[in-house]
Order: sequence, then structure tokens, then C-alpha cells
Amino acid sequence: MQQPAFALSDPSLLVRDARIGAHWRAGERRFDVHDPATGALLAEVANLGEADTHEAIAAAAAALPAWAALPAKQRAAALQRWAALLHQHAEDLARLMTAEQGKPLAEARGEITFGASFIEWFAEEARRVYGETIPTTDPDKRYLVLRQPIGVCAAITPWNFPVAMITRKVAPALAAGCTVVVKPAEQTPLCALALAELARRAGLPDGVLNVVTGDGAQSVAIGRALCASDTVRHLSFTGSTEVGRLLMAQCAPSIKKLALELGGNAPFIVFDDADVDAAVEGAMISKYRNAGQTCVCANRLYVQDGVYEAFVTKLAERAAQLRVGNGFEAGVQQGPLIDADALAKVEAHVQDALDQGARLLTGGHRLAPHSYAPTVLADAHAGMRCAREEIFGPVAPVFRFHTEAEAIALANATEFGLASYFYSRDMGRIFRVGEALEYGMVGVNTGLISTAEVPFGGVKHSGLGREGSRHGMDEYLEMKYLCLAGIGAAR
Ligand SMILES: NC(=O)c1ccc[n+]([C@@H]2O[C@H](COP(=O)([O-])OP(=O)(O)OC[C@H]3O[C@@H](n4cnc5c(N)ncnc54)[C@H](O)[C@@H]3O)[C@@H](O)[C@H]2O)c1
Ligand SMILES: O=C[C@H](O)CS(=O)(=O)O
Repeated sequence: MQQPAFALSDPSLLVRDARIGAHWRAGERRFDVHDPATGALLAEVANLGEADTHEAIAAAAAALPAWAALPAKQRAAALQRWAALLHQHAEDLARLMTAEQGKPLAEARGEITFGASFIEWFAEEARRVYGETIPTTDPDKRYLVLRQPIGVCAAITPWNFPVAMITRKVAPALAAGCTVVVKPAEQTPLCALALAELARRAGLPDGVLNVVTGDGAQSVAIGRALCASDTVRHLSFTGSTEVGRLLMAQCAPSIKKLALELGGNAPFIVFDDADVDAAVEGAMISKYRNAGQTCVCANRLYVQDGVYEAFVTKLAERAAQLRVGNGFEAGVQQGPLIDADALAKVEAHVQDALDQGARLLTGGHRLAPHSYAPTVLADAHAGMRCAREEIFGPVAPVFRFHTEAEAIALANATEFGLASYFYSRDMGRIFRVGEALEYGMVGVNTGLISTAEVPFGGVKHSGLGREGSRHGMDEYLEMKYLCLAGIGAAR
């Protein structure tokens, strides 16, 4: 029996088999899950494929009628029990997350709370799926609109938020009366499987939540099966724009409803009238959270002439203070990057910037064994890779600008449109810039914008649809128009 490299209060939350209907599925083969901080083997997890996926879809379809017919109040109660179990087992879930994803325990604990907040929010929204009556134009007819669950749903999720990116999809789907097949990232299946176990303990009926695990190659096969299935009526994907584009094409033959939460390239603009200290703190949160591996991280920092040197100096001082290490160590504020490829990409971005004239103010080097030093680069310009591509690491390239119009033009000069941020204390500027930025989300005088109550999502190549808020339910509901005739006049 494998012994994990970390201790859990409830060892039964370390689940290595996939969840299909009422059963844990070991599969014929297994794939390795490693600790990104040490490279240690954590677990060997079921490596399922196309046939298993079809069985999971069938299990979700079999569970759908009863789950959809359940009064919303009862679905809400089941979700609330699930959320309560996340809180109850938060420490074990956080330890699983730090082990397989690497983020510091404090951040992992925060994600469990964040992930549970989506379940709690949508447990409430479940009871507010209202229909409509429309004033008739014909005395003999009445017009009704029903909103009904779309059916069996699929969710394919990334490694950077192994709990929250799952609950942000599964919670509204279940609240609406749908059933779900989840394919978690191959780097972080353990959190997904622990969520499935807690859902089972919460009394969610078998087949309502299924988790099909696979390595990178099998993920492609699992994805193809989910996309091709006519039983699956909705696909929600969070990940890179490249994969999102592929899945979108694969779903075309089955005309699925899609939700795509894709890549970002967030501008972070600091105007002359900003509170510079506040802007530095906002940049620290936005840039270095999860070692810079979030889709809403500041990717390009634009600072106006008058405060440029003050800002870069203060930011470099703060970044240099971050404690980097193993996420299990007390006081560590930044963990490792997810894998060697991620580390190599960050190194390439920094080298490209330096080769093109960037000024290194702090960092710029690896830290043993799989981490990268929090880095600040001054004198960045639009020709650098870090301006065009998502860095996905703890590197802050700082660009200089002169006018408001120039800042807006620079910020919008990308195919991405997820998150954006700016600091200003001028009310007129706040409205002008907020309205001009081509992004799904704008943080004004803050670097932290994500919460369950708001519509999270992007425009252009950053995706389709919104997650969270009351709008998050819309993804999982279909609108049905009933035209009732024969009303006639009283006899
Ligand atoms: N917009 C958001 O809310 C959001 C949130 C987190 C991450 N992201 C983005 O995700 C990217 C990083 O995450 P990642 O490396 O896990 O992304 P990724 O696209 O490589 O993988 C995401 C998921 O898709 C699966 N996948 C990959 N190729 C597939 C295929 N051909 N068929 C089916 N499934 C496939 C992976 O196994 C994983 O589960 C970044 O671009 C980041 O911006 C966006
Ligand atoms: O990386 C993507 C996440 O959606 C970021 S956040 O935790 O929602 O801010």
C-alpha cells in the first residue's frame, strides 16, 4: 500500500480510483502524480479512457431524471451538506492540494474556502430559478417560459486551482438539476477525487457527480468522447486558449452549449494620480498569487512616467521579500511552478526580455529545486514575449507610458480579454478607463477581484460565458416557451 508523502487526518480522502456512478474505478492502468516541489511520487491514479468515459456519461444520464425532478430545496440541501464537508475536511483537502499542486498551505486553505463558497452560493441560487409569464397578444392564448436543466454536462478543469475550478462548474450544474462528468487535470486529480468522496458522503445520489481521471494522452481520448457525445449537452472548460479552441471545434458536430474560461494577458495600469503604495500591494497580490500561475495575474504592468521609478523600486523591494520554498513549510509565501516545462517557459520569457534591453531589478533565476525567484523587470517594451504571451510565473515586466490614451491602447493591444486592473484616484478617469478596457473584468484600485457573487469570465480569446454570480446558473439551464391555447372566453 502506497504511503503518501504527507499525512492526512482522514487517510480515506486520498482516493486513487476514478468515480463512475456508484463505484470507484481502478482501471487497467494507472498514472503517476508527483509533488511539484520535490518530484516525489504521491500516488498512482486510475488512467481511464474512452470506454470508461462512455460509462460515466451513461451513469450521469441514468441519474439525471431523479436529480432533475428533486425539489430545488432538496438539491440545495445536498449541496449545503457537501460544502459543510469541504469546511470540515479543509485541512486535509489543503494538504492534498499543496502536495499535488505546490501552492503554500495558507493559499490552499484559502482555495478550499473559495471553492466551498461556490457550492454555498449556488445552493441558494438553486431555489431562485424563476420562469416567466408574458402578457398575451391573443385572448385565447397564454405565454409561459420555463427554465429547465440542460441535462448531462461535462467539465474539463486545470491544475492551478484544483478545487475551485471544479466547484465553480459543478455547483451551478447540480443546482440547476444537471448531472456532471468531470475530467480533472492530470497534474492534480487527488483534489478532484476527494471532492467526489465528500459528495458521496454528503448524500449526492450515485451518478450525479462522476470523475474520470487520465494522464495527458488519455485526457485527449476522454475529451474527444465527451465532445462527441450527443448525451452531453454542455461542456465547460477552463484552461488554455489553445485547448479551448480545439474542444470548441470537437463539440461542433454535437451542437453543444459551451462555457470557456481561457487564457489571459492582464494589464495592470498605474496612473500618476494613483496611491503608489496601494498599487504596489495590489500588484503583489495580482502578480505573485499561486506563483503567478493564475489566469487573472497581472501580466503587463504599465506605469505612467511620473511614478515609474518609485513604483518599480518599491515593487522590487516587496517582491524580494517573498519567501519561496516548499508549500508545506511554515511562512512560505510562494511554492514551485507546476512542472519543468513551466519553469523553462518562465526562464525563456525573462531571457528574451533581458536580451531586448529589460533592466533586472530583482530575481531572474531559478530557486532549488523547481521554483523561480519573484522577478521584476523594468524598461519592458511591446516587442518582448512577455508582452504578447501569458507568462504564468512570478515575473513582473513593467512598461512605461505617457498618456491615458496610450495606456488604454497598449492595454487593449492583445487577443485576450479576461482580467485587467488600474489604479487611479480620479473619478472621471476611473469611468473613462473602466469603460474603454476590452476585458470581461476590471479591478479598480485592487489586484484581487474573484469571488462567487460576481460574473467571472472573459471576452475575445479569453472565452465564452460567465461563472459565479446569478448568471452562472444560465449556463446550465435551457429556456422553454409554452404557448397555451384554447383559453377562450368564459362560457
Ligand atoms: N479563465 C480561467 O478561469 C482560467 C482558470 C485557470 C487556468 N486558465 C488557463 O489555463 C492555462 C493553464 O492551465 P493548464 O496548463 O491546465 O491548461 P491546459 O489547457 O493545458 O489543460 C487544461 C485541462 O484540459 C485538459 N486537456 C489538455 N489538452 C486536452 C485535449 N486535447 N482534450 C481534452 N482535454 C485536454 C488537461 O488535461 C486539463 O485537464 C492558462 O492559459 C490559464 O490562463 C484559465
Ligand atoms: O486561474 C484562474 C482562477 O479563476 C483565478 S481566481 O482564483 O478565480 O482569481
